[in-house]
Amino acid sequence: MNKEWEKEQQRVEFIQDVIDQKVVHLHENLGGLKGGIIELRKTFWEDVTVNLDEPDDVIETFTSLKQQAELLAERERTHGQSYRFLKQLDRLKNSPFFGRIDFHEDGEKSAECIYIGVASLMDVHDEEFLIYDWRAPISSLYYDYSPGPAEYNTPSGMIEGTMELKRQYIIKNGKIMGMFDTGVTIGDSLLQEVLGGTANTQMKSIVATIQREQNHIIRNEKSKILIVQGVAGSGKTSAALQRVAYLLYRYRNTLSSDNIMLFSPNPLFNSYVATVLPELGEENMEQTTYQQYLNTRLGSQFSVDDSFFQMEYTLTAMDEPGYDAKMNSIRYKAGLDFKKQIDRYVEELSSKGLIFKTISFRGETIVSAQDITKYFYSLDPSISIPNRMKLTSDWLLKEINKQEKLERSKEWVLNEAELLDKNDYLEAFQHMQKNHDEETFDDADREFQILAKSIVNKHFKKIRSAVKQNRFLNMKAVYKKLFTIKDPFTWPNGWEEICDETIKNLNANIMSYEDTTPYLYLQDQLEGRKSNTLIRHLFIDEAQDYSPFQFEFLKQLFPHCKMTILGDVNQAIYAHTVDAPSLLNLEPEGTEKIVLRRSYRSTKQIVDFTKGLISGGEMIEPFNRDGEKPILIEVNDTVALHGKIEECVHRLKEKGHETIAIICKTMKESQAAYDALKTSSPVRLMDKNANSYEKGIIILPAYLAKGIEFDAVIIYNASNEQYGREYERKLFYTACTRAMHELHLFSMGKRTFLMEEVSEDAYIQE
Ligand SMILES: Nc1ncnc2c1ncn2[C@@H]1O[C@H](COP(=O)(O)OP(=O)(O)OP(=O)(O)O)[C@@H](O)[C@H]1O
Repeated sequence: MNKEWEKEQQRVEFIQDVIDQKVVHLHENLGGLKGGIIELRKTFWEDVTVNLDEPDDVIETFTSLKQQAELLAERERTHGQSYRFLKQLDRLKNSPFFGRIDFHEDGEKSAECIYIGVASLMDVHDEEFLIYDWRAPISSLYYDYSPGPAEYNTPSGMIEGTMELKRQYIIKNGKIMGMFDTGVTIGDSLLQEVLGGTANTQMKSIVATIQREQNHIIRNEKSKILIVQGVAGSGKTSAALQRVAYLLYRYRNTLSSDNIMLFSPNPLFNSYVATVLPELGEENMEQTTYQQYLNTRLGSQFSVDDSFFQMEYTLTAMDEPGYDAKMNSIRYKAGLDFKKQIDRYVEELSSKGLIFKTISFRGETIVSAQDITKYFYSLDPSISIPNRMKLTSDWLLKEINKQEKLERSKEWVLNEAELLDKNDYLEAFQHMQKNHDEETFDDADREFQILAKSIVNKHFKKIRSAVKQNRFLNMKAVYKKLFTIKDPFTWPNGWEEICDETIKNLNANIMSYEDTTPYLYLQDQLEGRKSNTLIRHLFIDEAQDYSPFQFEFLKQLFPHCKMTILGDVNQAIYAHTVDAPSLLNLEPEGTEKIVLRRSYRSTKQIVDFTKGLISGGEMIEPFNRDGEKPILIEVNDTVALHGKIEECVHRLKEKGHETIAIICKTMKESQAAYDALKTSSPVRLMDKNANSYEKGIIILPAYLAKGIEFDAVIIYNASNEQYGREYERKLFYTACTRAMHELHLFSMGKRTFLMEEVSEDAYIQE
């Protein structure tokens, strides 16, 4: 061990010692605080003077109560902080820092030695920083510069100087296992080490090796919309998550995890990334998928075909009648032309055409649909539709109240009253006592009145609540009418067929995925929807899969948000993305765009292969990590196919690969592969409901593998029969780019034409 190494090891031990001292001190404090809180809760009322006789006494009582409550809250806050600090120390203990920079600030006598870790640590006197949090302003030097002139931004301005040393460490259980002085990029050696490991079933944080261009994404504070176009495996998701951690640190007094939301591609991905932020000492933000959001909004009124259903259909139903019409429908409904069509329709509805539902009770009309229509259109047309809806709803509630009163004396109420059980009586009795203490329950008339009121009220509650939710508007009929327009704003291919298909589905209460966004958009235009003001940072991962319409819809829902949009145009796999403008190419005002070209996930050999699958692939730079070339095996029948795959899985396991994915094109193919392989190998099948994945061999369709990675990937059937359409290029590319260390392609029959541009040197054909 050389001297420098020894010195650094001593520093680790010194820091561990400081941590130990702090932990002991904190435990003492925490014990005292906890005891204090329990005591204070017990004696809370003893220390409060309660006297409500005179107005002055009431004020005094209130003040005394307030003081006592504040004292308790303060103690609880301090307790919470100490507890968090304790957890932070715990995280630092085994690996206190991962980086060091010696920075000589201009005008200073000597360089300062800055150690960087996952959290800050002060010395025992709380005077000097022993470790700087990776998110502190000075830590940006570590990510942005190599030794030489360097500068960093602080709230009070730019600090300039020279970086004299940049060092990286791998520390495990308090022992330095590796130490590298680095040059231009952050630790090729450290990155090699990190990326060479096995794939994880949970994503890891990358704070020790964040690359310069990723750092720009993480620390971007100015842009209203930040767009990241990054090639497969370039660290988009990683950067997004570290960015969340950075924002929570940078704005810790004003921003919390409740103000941040991430839209991710599927539930499996949600669980894959769920541990990154807690590992960094931050709480997770709200995570959802666009589909989950739509489902919550639509409730159970329709049977909703989700995006995965649509994907299966697009990839498997080519020979079914109506396929082309469906494709036209998917594409048209994803575009801004359709949004314009809806806007035009809404304008028209402002003066005529809204369809309402009759409100009735026990078969009798309370307010007819015609009367609602008449009332609505009698309102001043300069009032917006949502505001007129509100006025109509207020009017309806009054009408309903009138009817409610009339109902109380009807026969059905008497019948129902007779059937009431003891508890209902008791409830009514209590209610009467509370409100009319001079009366008694012997008063039979009064008793009936109260019971009748309560019975009718229970029934009318549902009606009132439905009216408050605007359910008197016949949304389904209004949306359906959109497809009876004979002269649409633009004439998409096959408009008549689109109309027929949509109306047929809606009549059967089926909501196709392509209809969900337009439907909810139209509903929001008519009913008005309060925009979400809680969320201040919205992250959209895998943004290439969102249609322009969906993006506009999201913008409208989160108008005050800053957005970070991350994706890869080459991984756009949904039917609506074909030939459609991508979000990632939009440049609305206030947008900044960052392009990531370097791929970290896969070995150089795998990247050299996958870049040949897409146009423009030559701009992808592989990270220099070596492995074996991808292997292609062509077979003639399923028996040979399964035999070869079994052999391959066996070999991969022997080599120590822990996560092996057999990726199929569709769920249908995945099911067939599973049925064929399950007896000979311990395989697991993952479907769209899977929300976590474990080590082992899994079979899944490519669209569910989005965003995640595996030690080894086996492409189940890369034949031209399976991947024979240009449209499937991006799906195939996405599947292949999930591999970290090994990629094996099997093909039943001739390999896919999508490999035509791949150099023969880039893979081995067996
Ligand atoms: N700076 C880095 N240091 C260490 N590992 C990194 C770094 N950047 C990316 N990686 C690793 O590269 C892999 C790919 O990262 P990530 O999943 O974030 O990429 P992505 O661009 O979202 O990929 P894709 O679009 O293909 O889903 C992950 O294993 C991640 O940990």
